[in-house]
Amino acid sequence: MSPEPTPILQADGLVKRFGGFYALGGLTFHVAPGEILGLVGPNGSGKTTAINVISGLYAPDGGRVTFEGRSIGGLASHRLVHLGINRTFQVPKPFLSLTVRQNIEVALAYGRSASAPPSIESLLQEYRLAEVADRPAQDLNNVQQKTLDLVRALATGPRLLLLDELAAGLNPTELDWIASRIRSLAQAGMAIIVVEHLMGFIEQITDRVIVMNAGKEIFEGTLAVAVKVPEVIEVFLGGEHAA
Ligand SMILES: Nc1ncnc2c1ncn2[C@@H]1O[C@H](COP(=O)(O)OP(=O)(O)OP(=O)(O)O)[C@@H](O)[C@H]1O
Repeated sequence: MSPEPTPILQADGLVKRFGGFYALGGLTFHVAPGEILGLVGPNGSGKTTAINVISGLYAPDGGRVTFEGRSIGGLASHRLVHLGINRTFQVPKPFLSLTVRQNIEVALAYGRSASAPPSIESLLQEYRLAEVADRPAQDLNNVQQKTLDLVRALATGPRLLLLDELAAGLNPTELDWIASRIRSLAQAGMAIIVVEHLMGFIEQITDRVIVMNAGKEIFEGTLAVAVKVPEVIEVFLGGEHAA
């Protein structure tokens, strides 16, 4: 058996409070280069908060995050982008009046990551945005807006990519296509964390999942095993959702 790869990101005991409420109550997980890790769990379990803390949108109130061996907890988003971490948002946030090409140019200029960023033309072609390259972002449909959000993140040359509900609202053909793109990024060595509610999509692309409940991990392993664990079944189907 080959040894476990060294994690690129390690989160230990992450805490995030909003007033007296613990959105993250001591979350621990890691992800390695080339790995696709799924963060799953019921609504409000802290998945997006975890992404927000790792991407620098929120400073953690406790715990430790290291990226490539360096402590990064509390660093601002732009510094993390320059170190090699970038993300997409549940609701894409392009510059609506700028064209698709200009949006990517801004991201390229903002990036300055140590990794060599891809060219605009290759991104436009590979992510099916060439036809709308000179249209303002506000003209794009849902899948194009989501794709542009992904491309803007990729233009900064991340080695760790955080995807927050990228698949929401995509049809089955679009899902297959975006899944193949995400897999090829991982095959090229990128570490990817995916927050998603669509279990079929999670099953299709992830190597491993962390199941979260109330700000903590309750399971780590493959989704195929997770769905047989009573505590996991209980948090997805129990409580207020029980028949
Ligand atoms: N800025 C904030 N201020 C106050 N509470 C917040 C804030 N952000 C998140 N929360 C709360 O923290 C908890 C976790 O929210 P989070 O968005 O991380 O959950 P989630 O697992 O991503 O949920 P969903 O699947 O619905 O997106 C929720 O109870 C939410 O209301």
